[in-house]
This record gives sequence, C-alpha cells and structure tokens, in this order.
Amino acid sequence: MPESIPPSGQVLGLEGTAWNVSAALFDDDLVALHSAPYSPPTGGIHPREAAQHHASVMKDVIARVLPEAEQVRAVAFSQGPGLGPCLRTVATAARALALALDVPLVGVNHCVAHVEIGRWATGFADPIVLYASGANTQVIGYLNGRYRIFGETLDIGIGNGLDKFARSHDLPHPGGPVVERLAREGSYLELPYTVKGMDLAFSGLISAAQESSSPLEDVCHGLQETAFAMCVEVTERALAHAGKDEVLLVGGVGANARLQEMLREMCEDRGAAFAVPERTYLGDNGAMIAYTGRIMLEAGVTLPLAESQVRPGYRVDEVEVAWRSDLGEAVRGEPLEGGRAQGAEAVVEEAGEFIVKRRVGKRYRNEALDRRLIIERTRAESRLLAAARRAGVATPVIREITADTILMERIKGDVLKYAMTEENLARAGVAVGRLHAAGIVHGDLTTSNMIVRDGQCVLIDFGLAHVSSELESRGVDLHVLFQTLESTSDSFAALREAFVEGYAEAFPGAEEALAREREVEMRGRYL
Ligand SMILES: C[C@@H](O)[C@H](NC(=O)OP(=O)(O)OC[C@H]1O[C@@H](n2cnc3c(N)ncnc32)[C@H](O)[C@@H]1O)C(=O)O
Ligand SMILES: Nc1ncnc2c1ncn2[C@@H]1O[C@H](COP(=O)(O)OP(=O)(O)OP(=O)(O)O)[C@@H](O)[C@H]1O
Ligand SMILES: [Fe+2]
Repeated sequence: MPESIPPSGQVLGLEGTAWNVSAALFDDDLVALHSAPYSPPTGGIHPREAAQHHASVMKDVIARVLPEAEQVRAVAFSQGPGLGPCLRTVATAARALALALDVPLVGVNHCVAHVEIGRWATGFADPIVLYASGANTQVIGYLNGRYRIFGETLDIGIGNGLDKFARSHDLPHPGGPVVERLAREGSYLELPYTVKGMDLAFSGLISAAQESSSPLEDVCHGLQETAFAMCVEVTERALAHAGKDEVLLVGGVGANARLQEMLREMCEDRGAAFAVPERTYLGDNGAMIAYTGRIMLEAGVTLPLAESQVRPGYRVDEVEVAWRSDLGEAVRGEPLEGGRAQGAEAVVEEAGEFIVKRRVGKRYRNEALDRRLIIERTRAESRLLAAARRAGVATPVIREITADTILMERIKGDVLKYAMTEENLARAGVAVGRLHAAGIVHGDLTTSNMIVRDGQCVLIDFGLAHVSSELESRGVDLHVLFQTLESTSDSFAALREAFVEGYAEAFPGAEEALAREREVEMRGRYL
C-alpha cells in the first residue's frame, strides 16, 4: 500500500461486471472514457466467454485512457455484483495497475456506482432510484448512511427478461432495444401483472409473452406496457412511503423512451421531479466507477490488496456510504395530512368518521390495463377486508362500494411507520398471523398499511390481497414487510424479532412461513 495518496490528479476506474469493459479517468469532471463491449455471437452472455473477451481487450481499453492522465491518484474497480469470471479479470488488472502506479485501490459496488453517477449527472440530492438493468431491478432510497432497497425483483432482472424474450424469437442481443422498436408498431395485449408491495416478479410475464401466439409487435407492446407499469407502480409506492420528491432512473433499461415517459408522467402527477442521466452514464460504463472511486477516495475509503477479492453477490445495502454527510430524508409527513393522502394507487379523503378511498386512473398506464387493475383491486379490497374481519383481524368496516371507490371506517390511530416500537411490531405480528391463519395473504404489507389503535394493529389497503394458504405467498408477504422495515429503520433486528413473536403466537404455521421468507430473501441475493 502506498504511503500517501497524491493530493490531486485523476482516479482511474475499471468496469467489467458483465458485457462492457470500460475504463475512465475522473477528476472534477470526466477526463477520458473508452469501452469495448462484448456481444455474444449467439444466445445470451456466457460468463467465461465474456471474461475471455474482457482479458483480450483490457490492455487496449486502459491504454486508450491512460495517456490522458497527468497523475493517477487511485485505481477503482467494480468489485461486485456481477459475473464471477468477469469480475476476477477486471480485479486482476486493477491490482496490477495499482501496484505498478503505486497508488491505492478502491473497491466500488457496481450498483452504488450507477446511483452515484446518476446523482452527479442530474444534480439530484436525495432521490428514490429506479435501477433497471440486465441483472437488477431495484427501488433504492438513501437513509442513515446506506442505500436501502425498498423493493426489488423476486426472480429475474427486467433487462435479462427482455433479452430472454428476444432470444426466444431469434432476435439479436441485447433484446431491450429491439423490443422497444417493435413495441412502437404494436398495440396492447393483456399479460400477467405481478406486484407485491414494493417487490415485483417478471418470470411469469416473460413466459406468457414467449408463449403468446399474437403478432410479435403486439406482444412487445404488451410486454413493455406491463413490465414498465409494474416498475413505475413500485417506484411510486416507495416515493409515497419514503416521503421523498425526486425520482432518478438508472441502469441500461433506463435508456428506454417509454419507461422514461411513464416515470415522467407519474412524477408530474405527484408533483415530484424526474431525471435520467444521458445515455453514456445509464448502462454499465467506466465513468461511474471512476467517479464513485473518486468520491470514496476523498472520504478516505480505500481497499487493502489483501481484501480485494471480488464479491459476485455484493448488495447495495452492504456499503457504508462514508462520502455522504447527510442522513437522507427520513420518512416524514403526517398520515392524512390536511384530510387527504395519496398512496401509490388511490386518493384517500377524510369524510367525518369515514374515509373515501378512490382508485384514480394513472396517466402512465395503458388505459385497458389501468381499468383492469382499478376494478380488480377495488373488488379484492372490499371482499378481503370483510373476510379478514370475519376471521378476527382488525380491519376498517366498509360502508359502501362502487367500481373504484370504497367508503370505509376511518381508523384513528398511529400509522406504524411513524410509530415503530417493538410493542407495535408485536401487535402487527399478531394481526398478520391471524390473517395468514385465515388463509389470506395481504400482498402489500408495508408499515404504511398498518395503523395501531387501542393496543391493536389494524390492517388496511387490501387491494393486492388474495386467498392463499401457499407457503410461498406467505413467505413473500413477510419478505415485503421485512424489506420495508430494513429500509426504513436502523433497529431492524429487534423490530423483526418483536414481529415474529406476535406472528408465532397467532399462527401455528409461523415457523414454516418464516423459513420460506428466508429462502425468498436469499433468492433476491442473486448473481
Ligand atoms: C451487474 C451488472 O453487470 C449489470 N449490468 C447490466 O445489466 O448492464 P446494463 O448496461 O445496466 O443493462 C443492460 C440491459 O439493458 C437493456 N437495454 C438497453 N437498452 C434498452 C432499451 N432501449 N430498452 C430496454 N432495455 C434496454 C439490455 O437489453 C440489457 O438487458 C447490472 O447493472 O445489473
Ligand atoms: N381506513 C383508514 N383510516 C385511516 N387512514 C387511512 C385509512 N385508509 C387509508 N388511510 C390513510 O391513507 C393512506 C393511503 O391509503 P392506502 O394505503 O389504502 O392507499 P393506496 O393508494 O392503496 O396505498 P399504497 O401506496 O400502499 O398502494 C394510508 O397510508 C393511511 O395513512
Ligand atoms: Fe449495471
């Protein structure tokens, strides 16, 4: 390790987690950037072949940017997540360079780098981030020194899904841009829509699209409308839940004009700001690693050689964000402020002892899909609120229902997200335990949807609820809640334990469901 870091100069950044080998130099601004993308001759990306490609072009890519450097202060590299063989190739090059130049190494989390270059390029301070790429689909927000995952895909990344779909129709790789082009010529087609709280799942949608016998343009159109509406819905839910007012789109799929348009419309309608970095900084690139390496270096974060092994499953929330001095805007605002609340789906208005919950049309959503979701969810909500009540779960009493509106009892109490005590979590555990024991799954178990009144946790917002005694549905239900807890509280472990106590008390099948939750959690930690 070098004695001291040169006080000025550039950080060299190396990216190569998957398809792109890219090197860049960054000081106060981008100084140089060069990339050598790998495109598989057939099929998708083969990790070992990609790594061979990376090894063969690495020297040239670095040689293209290095002459632009006056003084290299550090070598930053993508330490993970990504494909093991590719990561190892890049790490080897980075170590050799750092030794040769006698400068420190900086190990950058690839997902954090997507977010940081996005903040740099757009000037956003504290956004909710939709990170939509090949391997990842996550909704991320910053709180208390970490980037937290509010929600993410429970199976595959959206980009890989689009690529897989394209492959099944013998379309070239990457599939995303091809699907986008074809979708412009097609019209809407109904496909499965899967959202669970702030999480989502794409594999059912991709399989259905692959098996459809409708014209390819229509399938592409339907696929985009469905997949992107799911992404925008969970982003809006995170925005409403976290009380932030900026949305940043990053990752390769962020290049899609339709996805950008939908997010922009959602933000306009909510009064939030929306931005997307220019194309160069959206997909994998060396600039994001060089830039993030630089801000990490300035915060004193370097990586001893002995600890520089790659981390294929490195999660964004494992990184201690030492370079941000702010804490991030904590969950704020009052429930039903001014007698009105706007969730991700509905407008809720106070009416004396009642509230009126009306599901409003979403401008970003295809009209047919919009209508279908509003009707399905209003119907599910009224039916399952009542069923849960009959099973002894505290829920609001319903007074009147129309196709898009429910008039229900107003629950006067503390919304759990503003009252996260162990005692209240134990009460929430009892409520969810009773619900699961009755064969009902909530589908949107966030702390915004629980109100503590008279020592009891009342469950609201049953729009995504369904009847199910499947272990998987229960596991996912719990996972959605735990993820929300983890993303908004620093005392996650204790709160979770308190919840588990209440849950186990009320539900004989608790142990099995909790075991499945852990399995679901591990599945999210892919790559
Ligand atoms: C871990 C890392 O290696 C990985 N990288 C990655 O996925 O590459 P990225 O450049 O962020 O995104 C590539 C994906 O972005 C999609 N894509 C590119 N242009 C697109 C477009 N116009 N519409 C939809 N998808 C698009 C491609 O189909 C491909 O699946 C990641 O960030 O998850
Ligand atoms: N019966 C009720 N009594 C009191 N407050 C309520 C009631 N129903 C809803 N609210 C308030 O309105 C907010 C939004 O309601 P709800 O969660 O039902 O809407 P949504 O649009 O489905 O939300 P989401 O963003 O979770 O999809 C709640 O977080 C809560 O603060
Ligand atoms: Fe990426």
